[in-house]
Amino acid sequence: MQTIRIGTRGSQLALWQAHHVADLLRDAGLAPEIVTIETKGDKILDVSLAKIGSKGVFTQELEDGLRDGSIDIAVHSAKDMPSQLPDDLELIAFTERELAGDVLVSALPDVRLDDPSRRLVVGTSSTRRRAILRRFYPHVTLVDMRGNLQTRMRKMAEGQCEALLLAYAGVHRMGYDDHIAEMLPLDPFTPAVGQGSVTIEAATTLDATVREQIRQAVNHPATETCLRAERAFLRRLQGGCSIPVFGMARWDENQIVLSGGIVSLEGDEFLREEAQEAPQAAEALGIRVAERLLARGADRILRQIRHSLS
Ligand SMILES: NCc1[nH]cc(CCC(=O)O)c1CC(=O)O
Repeated sequence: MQTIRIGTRGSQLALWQAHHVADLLRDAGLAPEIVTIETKGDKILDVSLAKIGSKGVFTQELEDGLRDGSIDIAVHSAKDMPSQLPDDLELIAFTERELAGDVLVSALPDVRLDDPSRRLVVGTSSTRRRAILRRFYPHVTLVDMRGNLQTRMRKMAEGQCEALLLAYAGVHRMGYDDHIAEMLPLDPFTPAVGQGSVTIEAATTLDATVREQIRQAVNHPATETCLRAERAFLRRLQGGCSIPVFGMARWDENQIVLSGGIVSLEGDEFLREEAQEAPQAAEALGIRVAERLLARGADRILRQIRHSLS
């Protein structure tokens, strides 16, 4: 049997993802082995991600492992992957996407975002979620909340916030469904590119037969098409995961519809564009939506954001 060494971070969500991929590989007759690797992002917990410079903080050590051959593949949340990978690495598969949206999580009863009578204290460290809240829910009080899901849940229980704004996928995978107060609509809460899917990264030198076996076992083609559109969109905008760019593609009959946009950090500017294409043109669709945003001033907003974060 073909042994596949799966590199992963050690957080519980990362391990869930690695075990999910291992199950898919095992079902296809392969022999997965999980190798846990600690990254800089796991070690530095006291600095906000926007300040560390999010590029590669959760991926560098895994990519080193792919290059030196100590692992065959690395498993990541698709949304944590930069839109542009180094030339010697590639994403070879995307798992079937979970519900892609965000949720409001709370231990308190009857918590809702759109209740202006209450200055709800919401914890989140995502610039996208903060900016969307500032624009559409100005009565909400924001507190910065870093750390893995379990840490954030503990901080909430300790009273640092009343609710958390999180990806449904992570909340569900970690078994916190009973804490979901509200499933948030995709408009305005369009997720980050890739949210809800798990991806496999490999070196381009990985044996072609093994690569194909892994792809057959793990890849969900309908999800892959959407993610290729979203990632082309993000690449054209040169947005990293600390930039409040959002984008989500979905199937409508035989077409791919991509809705994407950008919001300034303070929420005073908000742009959204939507377009559709045949699936073969998924990447062109991503580029087209990005270029429409750029034509409406997204480049200026991006420059301001990069300036404020640097
Ligand atoms: N940036 C953190 C991160 N990366 C992936 C997920 C879980 C959801 C997913 O796999 O898309 C989360 C947590 C969150 O955003 O709430």
